[in-house]
Amino acid sequence: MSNPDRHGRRRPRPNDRSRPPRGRKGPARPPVEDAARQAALDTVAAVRERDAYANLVLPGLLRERRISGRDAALATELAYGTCRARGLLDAILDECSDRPFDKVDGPLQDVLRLGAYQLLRTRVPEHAAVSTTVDLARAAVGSFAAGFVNAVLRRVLEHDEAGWVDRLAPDPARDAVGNLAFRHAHPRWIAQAFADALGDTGEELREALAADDARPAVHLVARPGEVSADELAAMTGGDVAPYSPYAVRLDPGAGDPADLEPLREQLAAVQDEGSQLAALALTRAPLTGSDQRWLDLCAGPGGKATLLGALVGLDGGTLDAVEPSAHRAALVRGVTGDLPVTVHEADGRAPELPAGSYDRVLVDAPCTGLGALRRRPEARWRRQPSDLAALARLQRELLASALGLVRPGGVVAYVVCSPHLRETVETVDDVLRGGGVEQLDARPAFPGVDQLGDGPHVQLWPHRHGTDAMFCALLRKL
Ligand SMILES: C[S@@+](CC[C@H](N)C(=O)[O-])C[C@H]1O[C@@H](n2cnc3c(N)ncnc32)[C@H](O)[C@@H]1O
Repeated sequence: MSNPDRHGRRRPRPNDRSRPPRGRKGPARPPVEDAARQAALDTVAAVRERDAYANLVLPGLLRERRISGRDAALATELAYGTCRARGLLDAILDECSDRPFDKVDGPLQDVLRLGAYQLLRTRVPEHAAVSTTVDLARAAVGSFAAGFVNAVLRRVLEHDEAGWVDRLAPDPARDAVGNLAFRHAHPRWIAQAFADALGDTGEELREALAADDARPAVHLVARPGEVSADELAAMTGGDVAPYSPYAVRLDPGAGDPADLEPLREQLAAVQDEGSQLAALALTRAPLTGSDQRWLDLCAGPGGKATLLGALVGLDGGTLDAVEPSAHRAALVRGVTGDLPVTVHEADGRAPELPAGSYDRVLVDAPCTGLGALRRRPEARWRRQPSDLAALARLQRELLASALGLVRPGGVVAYVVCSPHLRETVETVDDVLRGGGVEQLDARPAFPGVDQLGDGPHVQLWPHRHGTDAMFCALLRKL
């Protein structure tokens, strides 16, 4: 057996049984101590086999197997990186395999992706990446796979990532978007959606895709009335974030935020700064008359409901929170228990709440999540353009319902975590065509945030703002 050090180098032990004994030919025993790579492989396999979410599977495996420190960091880098880069890795592996890569057995695909990722996108030494991957193949699939894996990875080594991209990416002169999509490991349709929203197929699109491919900082939200952002930063070792008065940013490599004391005590929670800004925009829209009854029409799991509930509570108001999924409604109850929040397990399109009675309504609608791909490693390869039609219909119905529930003069914030025009500008324009509503300039509701474009909506971006790509439009009922 052997232990990889933090660079993946194998340190021989006196009784190294991952290799055949001297003078004996035949398969070596699989190593059992490469805990980091095994956890990464198990995560990648769970994503492929049962549509699991990598960022839910891996932390559980690390806890269960007591993997911490550098091993945990290596497992995280390999698991999330392999999931993110899957399409790029598959195209390269297809070139390097003597059979089409999509015809290779799933478990072997997982091992090869993990090996190719290490060779192309990490500093793990080549020999360590190859030998540990061959060992994993033996253990996961059987000794017969070792030769195949070794041969494929040797071919991967013929070029570095840039070399493979130059060979395999679409010609930029003919397909600039396709070229950048390939280069930054995004499906083409997603790169096209970014290009359409940015109005750019050149440098800014490149920046947007590169930022989307990088590991994001974790953002925390300090619960208003409980702790300030300065205090939270001091308690967690993070930095006060630039835009939201409640946000703190942690280093991407900081450990599991769930272990932090202020989170355990519900003084703070994990929430992207862009999500905070979108919720705050609703509270900052100018309003005349009463301002005591707020509604969150798509509340689960409760991140924005907590922020809104805490804020409305400071002024003696209340928040109703609607969520149709029983599990998610329970999560909202769990995080808003001590706030003036009433949770309704109901469909936001017909929640049986009094029409025309709310001062401010948030519609944080279900969406493709294309704005938070960097936080969900596998999501870009799982989402399909065919997902859009049903989501776009639901978004329009929820926004129409919100406009029925808000009082005349009241404000609705329509928010999605996506820059796709079909679920952003086109949804809002459709609803505006129905009449009885005016769109407000949302930009003043994002004070201090630069590069907000021509309005009236706001589209945040990772490469501009360091936030998820949240969209926010503010509508006033006439
Ligand atoms: C983007 S998430 C909301 C996130 C939440 N606002 C937060 O900050 O934690 C969308 C939510 O809408 C819920 N949803 C789906 N269909 C819905 C419907 N018909 N009415 C209301 N909510 C719905 C989903 O279950 C999901 O919890």
